[in-house]
Amino acid sequence: MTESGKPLKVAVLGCGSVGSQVVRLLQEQATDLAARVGSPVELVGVAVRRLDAAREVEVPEGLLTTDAEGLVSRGDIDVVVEVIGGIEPARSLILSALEHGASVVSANKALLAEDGPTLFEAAEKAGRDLYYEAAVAGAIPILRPLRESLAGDKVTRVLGIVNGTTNFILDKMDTSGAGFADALEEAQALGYAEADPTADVEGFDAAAKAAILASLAFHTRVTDADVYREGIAEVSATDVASAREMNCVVKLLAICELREQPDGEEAVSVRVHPAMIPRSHPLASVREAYNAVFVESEAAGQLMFYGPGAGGSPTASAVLGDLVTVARNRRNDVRGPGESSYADRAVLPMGEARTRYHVAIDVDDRAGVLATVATAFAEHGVSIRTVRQEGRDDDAQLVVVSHEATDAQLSATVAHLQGMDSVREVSSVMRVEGGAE
Ligand SMILES: NC(=O)C1=CN([C@@H]2O[C@H](COP(=O)(O)OP(=O)(O)OC[C@H]3O[C@@H](n4cnc5c(N)ncnc54)[C@H](OP(=O)(O)O)[C@@H]3O)[C@@H](O)[C@H]2O)C=CC1
Ligand SMILES: N[C@@H](CC=O)C(=O)O
Repeated sequence: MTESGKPLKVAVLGCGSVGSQVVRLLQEQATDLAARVGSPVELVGVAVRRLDAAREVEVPEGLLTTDAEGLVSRGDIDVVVEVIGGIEPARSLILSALEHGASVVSANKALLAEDGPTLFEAAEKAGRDLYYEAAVAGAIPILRPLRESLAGDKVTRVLGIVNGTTNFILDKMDTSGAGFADALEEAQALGYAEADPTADVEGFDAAAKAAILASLAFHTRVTDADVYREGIAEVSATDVASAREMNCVVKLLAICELREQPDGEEAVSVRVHPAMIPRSHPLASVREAYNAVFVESEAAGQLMFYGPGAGGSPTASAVLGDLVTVARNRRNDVRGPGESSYADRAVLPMGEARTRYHVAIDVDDRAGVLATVATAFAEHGVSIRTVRQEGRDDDAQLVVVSHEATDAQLSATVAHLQGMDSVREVSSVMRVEGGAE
């Protein structure tokens, strides 16, 4: 416990985009932080890889070190802020920090999604806090509302735009008609997308965040390996135009659902993929690189959390919020609520996920083809909501929008269609989320 007035010692691991802003805020807000915590917050070390790298903040003389392990194992640190990223050495450093008596604040979604339980168990054993608000949706307070504000409610669904890079690209495709490659190039030129955009574009970043959201929302353990994932690289300008025709917009969504099973047990479904949503849905208005998370719960109804999901300063805001909470807990000799995984729910395979589908089928333009296509849908139990023909002769295309069906039913339908003589190609399949059935 930190006695009133005794400085609270903080070590920061990493001084890149986020770490530099954490260090800056610790210095600039020192007086206010001390008042809020009840004792001065003293930065005692900043671990980095390269001592001579240019920094966006001036780190006080003598605080920079390349010996991160030495810093976290000093034994007198109250809070370690981990903003290095990746799995190792971040995991070992967090475990060491906890073992040596520090509480930990981290922004590391990759680590929390891959191996959160190891960290939670270590925090529990050490009797210390582990907070990670910045790991999902940057500055947006979403983990604390799920963990604390909604702790008396039953969350049934979380729908999130949790990756700014892909939202920027899809927004650009929607507003300018650009193809994926051109929109990605613009995102890179503006600094939204990294030189290697794989983690964002292929949905890995969003899948990690979905795992964290689902774990907290449904009081169970979900790791990134449990999350079905599709990125946006295959989304074409034609898909975006088709969405527009339906008064929809394409978004990369993280979808976490609580589903009652036939045996009465509740299981969870967690997936990340591009989907059409109606322009009237609150998530449709999330533009550029912004993030938003739409939560549905039994008592509260629908809630929307919106804001900047990335960037050094916004992310540092969430880190500092956790830091103040953890610091107050230490002063008062209490722990935060920690992990809540009592429900231990099964994670459903993607084949059992239920949604609606927009399917574009290139067909022969002759009498009877519509009937055979409709029969293929019917044979696999997929009910058709609307169907229309686009183009004529060699350009003929049937665009089917289904009612809700499982992914397995839809996959079987597509395989069936692909084997039909009158079908040249199933040119696009896109899920449809949000709005009424
Ligand atoms: N950037 C963002 O917008 C957001 C980031 N996050 C998360 O925040 C974390 C940090 O991200 P970000 O700041 O962008 O990352 P950066 O790559 O900008 O910074 C990483 C920092 O860690 C240091 N570092 C790397 N390896 C080691 C090591 N072995 N020992 C000590 N220091 C090391 C680097 O040192 P050096 O500078 O010497 O190379 C650098 O200062 C990640 O987990 C990320 O997922 C979460 C939300 C948004
Ligand atoms: N790469 C992420 C930022 C960090 O979470 C994004 O594009 O949203």
